[in-house]
Amino acid sequence: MTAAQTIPALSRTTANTAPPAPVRIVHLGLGAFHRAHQAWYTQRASDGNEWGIAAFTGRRPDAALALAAQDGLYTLIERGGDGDSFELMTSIVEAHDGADVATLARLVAASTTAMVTLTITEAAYNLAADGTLDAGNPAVQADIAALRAITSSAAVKHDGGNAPAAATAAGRLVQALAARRDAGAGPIAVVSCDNLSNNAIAARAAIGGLADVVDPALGAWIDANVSYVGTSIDRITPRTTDAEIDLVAAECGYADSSPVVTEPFSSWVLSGEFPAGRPDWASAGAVFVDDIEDYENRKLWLLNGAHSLMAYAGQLRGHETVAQALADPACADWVEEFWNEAEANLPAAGLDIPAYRAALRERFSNARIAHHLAQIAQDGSNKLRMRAVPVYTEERAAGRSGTGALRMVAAWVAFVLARHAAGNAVADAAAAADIAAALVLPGGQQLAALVGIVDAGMGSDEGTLAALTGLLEELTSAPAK
Ligand SMILES: NC(=O)c1ccc[n+]([C@@H]2O[C@H](COP(=O)([O-])OP(=O)(O)OC[C@H]3O[C@@H](n4cnc5c(N)ncnc54)[C@H](O)[C@@H]3O)[C@@H](O)[C@H]2O)c1
Ligand SMILES: O=P(O)(O)OC[C@@H](O)[C@@H](O)[C@H](O)[C@H](O)CO
Repeated sequence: MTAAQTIPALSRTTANTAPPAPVRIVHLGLGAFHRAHQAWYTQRASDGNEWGIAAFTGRRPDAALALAAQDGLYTLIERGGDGDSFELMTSIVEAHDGADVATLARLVAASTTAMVTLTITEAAYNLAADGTLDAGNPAVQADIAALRAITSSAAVKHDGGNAPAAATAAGRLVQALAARRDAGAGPIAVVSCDNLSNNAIAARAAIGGLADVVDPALGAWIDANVSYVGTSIDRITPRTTDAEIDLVAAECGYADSSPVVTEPFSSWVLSGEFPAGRPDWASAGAVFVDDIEDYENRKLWLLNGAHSLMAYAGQLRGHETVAQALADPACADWVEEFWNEAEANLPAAGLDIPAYRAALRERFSNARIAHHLAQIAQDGSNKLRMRAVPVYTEERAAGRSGTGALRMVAAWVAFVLARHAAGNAVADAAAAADIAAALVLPGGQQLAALVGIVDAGMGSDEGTLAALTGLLEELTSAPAK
């Protein structure tokens, strides 16, 4: 019998917590990151006890069922280089299956709900390479049809939730925002906390863009009543393993099915209006700015770009985690090479890039955080478009080679080819079909087709393809350390 079977199950009763805060935040994407970041800032805010979060999963009910069984409570494990600390988290007060669109609509339609936050992954925005809604995506097309039926029929709209519902995150939110409009509950903020460049604009394209296609009047209401808030969000939060469940049982003396492990570092920069109010997140360390672009690029290029580079180059060289990859001098050199290029295209004033780079070296080297390269490698086509392409484009425009950024693309191509050669598919929700189509082309055409998925311009530029061919040879011939 394990310790977890002999100790009390976590709940608001066994933990003897204060009464849950009223729901004023609705969250989509009940994953590890939301629980380590936005829920943590909300709990720490000076008025956090007034702001409860109702969180919805995206694709499966499992995480919601597990969390609901313990009244939304879970343990946040802060894992530093020297040890762990444990905090009982109480700010999530309801956990729901994302498919329960009737409950989502009821909560979003409540005038007491001030915002919807999102951590649904980059691919879930269903955007085309030009940043607009990918209306050709079958899931988007199915939602357009479902939403047209729902929004045009009062009988369907008010049937108590038995009607067919939208299935994508944006579709569900459009359905819920229609309910808010009908309830006269007024303006609301939508806060994207996903790693996308210009995530406020991306959220507008996904949600407003879908509503415009479904019903222009609803699109106009959403445009006038939804404030899209942009964010730069940062806290390295890998997937939880059974080891953390056992650790919490041993250290905290209760059985928690849903702990989250994260690093001590945390940062949240936000820009935009909250027409129905927000917690005092500044009191918990969040920063509000007028212009977020430079902060976003610093984080997306330096942190996430280095992560993607290590995810592909590191796995090709036999590494499993970020800390292992960074300990490999070849990978570390490639990261520095990319960082030099990224830094050259960020403003020198105000961002303190040398200190940011030094902090990243330390954070990445925290071997007690097992951040798996395979997790970071998912959905690469989308991520490289935001992490490698802008730096490469700026470097070329400045008359330089952009080799560091190009190496990231080369490593992705080499990784895709290596997976294919071994008979394994590549996890890439947005581009699975395009990657499969590229891989059946004759050898001479594969490179251009694969690179074209990331960026059409790069995939049709002879100079870029020639440089990539050289980098591919280097990557696949460099001895692993
Ligand atoms: N983990 C981190 O360190 C970190 C840090 C900063 C930002 N983020 C952002 O948060 C996102 C989520 O990270 P996480 O660690 O919580 O991942 P996770 O896998 O723990 O959770 C992802 C959540 O998104 C939902 N989801 C996945 N695909 C979806 C889809 N197609 N439609 C709707 N919902 C979908 C899942 O159901 C789950 O609720 C990342 O993709 C990234 O954009 C993560
Ligand atoms: O979460 P993704 O998939 O966008 O990217 C993987 C990691 O780079 C990312 O999760 C970082 O750990 C995070 O952005 C740190 O704040």
